[in-house]
Amino acid sequence: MNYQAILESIQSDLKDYKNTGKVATYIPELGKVDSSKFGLHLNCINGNHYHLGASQERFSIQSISKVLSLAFALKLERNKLWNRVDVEPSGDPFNSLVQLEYEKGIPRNPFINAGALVVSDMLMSHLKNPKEDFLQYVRDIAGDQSIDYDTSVAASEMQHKYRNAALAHLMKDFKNINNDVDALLDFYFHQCAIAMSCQQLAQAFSIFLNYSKQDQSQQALAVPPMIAKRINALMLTCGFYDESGEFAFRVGLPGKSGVGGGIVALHPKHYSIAVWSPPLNEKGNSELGMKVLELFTSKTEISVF
Ligand SMILES: NC(=O)CC[C@H](N)C(=O)O
Repeated sequence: MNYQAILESIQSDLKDYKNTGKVATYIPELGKVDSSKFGLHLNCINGNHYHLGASQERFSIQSISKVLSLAFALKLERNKLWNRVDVEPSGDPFNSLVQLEYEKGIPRNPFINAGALVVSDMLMSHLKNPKEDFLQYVRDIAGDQSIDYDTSVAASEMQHKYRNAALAHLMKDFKNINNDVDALLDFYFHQCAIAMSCQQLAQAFSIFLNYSKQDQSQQALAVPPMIAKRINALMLTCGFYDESGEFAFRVGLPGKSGVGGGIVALHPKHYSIAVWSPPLNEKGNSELGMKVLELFTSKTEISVF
């Protein structure tokens, strides 16, 4: 497959694309990003890499971090994790409070904010230095020790923490949060504020490719097949909040978005792909990012379906 030619044809198809999305401003620091930025990196299991645009420029990964915190927490908590977080699509926005009250503080899935807060709470209970240890995990799976938190984004989110604080306090009342709420929010906002490029994200997500021929250093970090199956299933059904059905319908790959405008998707045993374009649609997913991935699976005629 001539991936580079396909990527270039997508770029030329979208040259005059009228983006109706808007850059997230509810975290003021994110609003400073240049809305015209675009990057893409495709990482194939045969070792080939392809890229477009600003594929090496770092941006705020935001909710994409929820997949990495889940993978890390599953290593420590194993199946007990599922007693405190469910595995159903929510059909609601990522920061919604409504289901939590009548479902007694058990979040629908680990990829909405409530679920990620519970996963973060578990990590805090296991780790001596949660922020340092989580960052180290991300650096290791991305194979890049220069990855870091953007502390101005984390501080900006802490200043506007009210909705996430409400989620955490409500779950604390239901006894599904064990640690101090402010310390938990600080940890969660830092995870969201990790800055990574498309290249680093595509590499990090190769741990979910469920691929047995990795070299030894990768094998130690790769997620075991049964866990990769579950995490990929959750990405497919819950990775795009109340637009997960639409993403599966148009793109047909497991994936995860973030309000920084990034999307990572993967085809188990084949490739991982990361794309970045900051303007978001009304569901909080990168408008152009979804379009690019839709064209990619349409032109290659390969998806998990
Ligand atoms: N969808 C997202 O990327 C949301 C993450 C963001 N940090 C929040 O909690 O609101």
